[in-house]
Amino acid sequence: MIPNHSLDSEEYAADINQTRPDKPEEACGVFGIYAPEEDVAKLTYFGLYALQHRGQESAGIATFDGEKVHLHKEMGLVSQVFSETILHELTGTLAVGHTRYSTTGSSRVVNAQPALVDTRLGKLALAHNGNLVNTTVLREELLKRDCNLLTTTDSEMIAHAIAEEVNEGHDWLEAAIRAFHSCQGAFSLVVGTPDGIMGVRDPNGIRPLVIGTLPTDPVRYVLSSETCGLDIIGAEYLRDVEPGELVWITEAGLASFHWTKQPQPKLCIFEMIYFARPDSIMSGETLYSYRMRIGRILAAESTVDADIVIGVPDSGVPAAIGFSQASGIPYAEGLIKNRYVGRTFIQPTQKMRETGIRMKLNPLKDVLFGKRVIIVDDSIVRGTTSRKIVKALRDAGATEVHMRISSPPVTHPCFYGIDTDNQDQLIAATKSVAEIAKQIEVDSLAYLSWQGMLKATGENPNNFCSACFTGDYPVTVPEPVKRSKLILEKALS
Ligand SMILES: O=P(O)(O)OC[C@H]1O[C@H](OP(=O)(O)OP(=O)(O)O)[C@H](O)[C@@H]1O
Ligand SMILES: NC(=O)CC[C@H](N)C(=O)O
Ligand code: SF4
Ligand SMILES: [Mg+2]
Repeated sequence: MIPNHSLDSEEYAADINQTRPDKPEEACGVFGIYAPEEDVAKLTYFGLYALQHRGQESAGIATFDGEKVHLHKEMGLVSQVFSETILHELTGTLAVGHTRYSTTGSSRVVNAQPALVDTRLGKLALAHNGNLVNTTVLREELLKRDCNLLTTTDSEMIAHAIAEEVNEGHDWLEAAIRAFHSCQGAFSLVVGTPDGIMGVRDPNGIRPLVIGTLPTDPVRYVLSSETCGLDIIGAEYLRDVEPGELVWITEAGLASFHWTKQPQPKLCIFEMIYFARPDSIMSGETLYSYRMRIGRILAAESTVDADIVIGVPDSGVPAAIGFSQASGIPYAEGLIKNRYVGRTFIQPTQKMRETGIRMKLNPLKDVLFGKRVIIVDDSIVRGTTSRKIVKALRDAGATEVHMRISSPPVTHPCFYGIDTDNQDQLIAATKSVAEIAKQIEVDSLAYLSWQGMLKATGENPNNFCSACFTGDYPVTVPEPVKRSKLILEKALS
């Protein structure tokens, strides 16, 4: 049940510290559409379906019909949360949708999004992908202004920060821009209001957000975390929302505002390597192409004599194909994936993750028996997946197992919307490559170089955040927040 008063500091601390999963997690998915002539709820439902990989804890859609806001949000997958009947009741001219993977605030329905807040100009519905690093200060400021914070998410704080400014007399745009100046960290937002929809990225554009157009007359606009959310509804990719940009989509069309003087692109490189779907476009190409290219670079850096190259489905496959092309070693399918098991990352306990892997990947004995195998995956985070897979390959008769990883060792946690583990859970934070190789029982192990990963983007390497590989955080993380996850550095200091 949603409480009707702000939590006191003890209740807040209890919720915020509860059940933080000890695993790397996705970023959320956000979606928005302004199209009075269309069934906006249904289009949003399909958009969220395509963005399901970004968050599997809860899903929600809010629609605005001029007078009222209709909201439905629940725990579960998009397909579980919505039915035809529910979608039918979500009427309106515009819609905002969200799939959640919690990073601030527990995984409970009160914290599901969109967050809905009242203002003097009507309600606003906010969907957030990312994570703020200054929530302690922001929360104190909002409580001082007598704000009724009903949940424990950073996202609700952004919604209230906008509402406070609206209530002080500003219009939607002024209010939002004033509020964004008080937010630090990662925020790609879709904000629904009775007048139109906003699409916003933080000054570093850490999380993605794209604009699409529907083939309608007049042209109608769509916002989505990734281009795969546009493809599914037949919208065409127009461009990215730029770092530090706010787009305002109304009956009049799309207007753009650059709300910060210091935009500095820092797109999360992990989106490119793993999180986003391979059919989504980032940095001007599908991620499938980028991932094939890093596979080729990986082969140039660290190939080894072998009979076949296999990828760990699904996310390791494009890099494995690239590796095979560059090394000339034939590509084969050595692991078959059960498509009905979700991302192993997101299982809350180590035991479940381990069972999850067995349920999810089964080795093909006929392909592997008697073979020297190179196995390519996109990342090793805790090492859970790799250790199990290597064992399964050996059980299936592989004579040698060489692992190649299409990203550098993950040594630092993320504070910007992807819950990689606390530092002490990251295998590469405490172990050398040789030690990891021993632990996961491979004949050899090599990672892609940091330079190779960035060079493959074809862009200025400074335009990416790669802090989980370097510890070089582009947005300053306040000390207490840093200490909460950088456990090893704390122990050392
Ligand atoms: O080292 P670990 O902590 O075990 O985690 C790393 C693995 O987790 C991810 O895959 P996952 O199975 O979650 O999802 P995917 O099917 O999208 O690759 C990632 O692609 C690695 O394979
Ligand atoms: N993964 C995300 O983008 C999470 C958004 C927001 N910080 C939440 O916890 O709900
Ligand atoms: S720290 Fe890593 S996961 Fe987090 S935003 Fe930066 S590159 Fe992405
Ligand atoms: Mg994987």
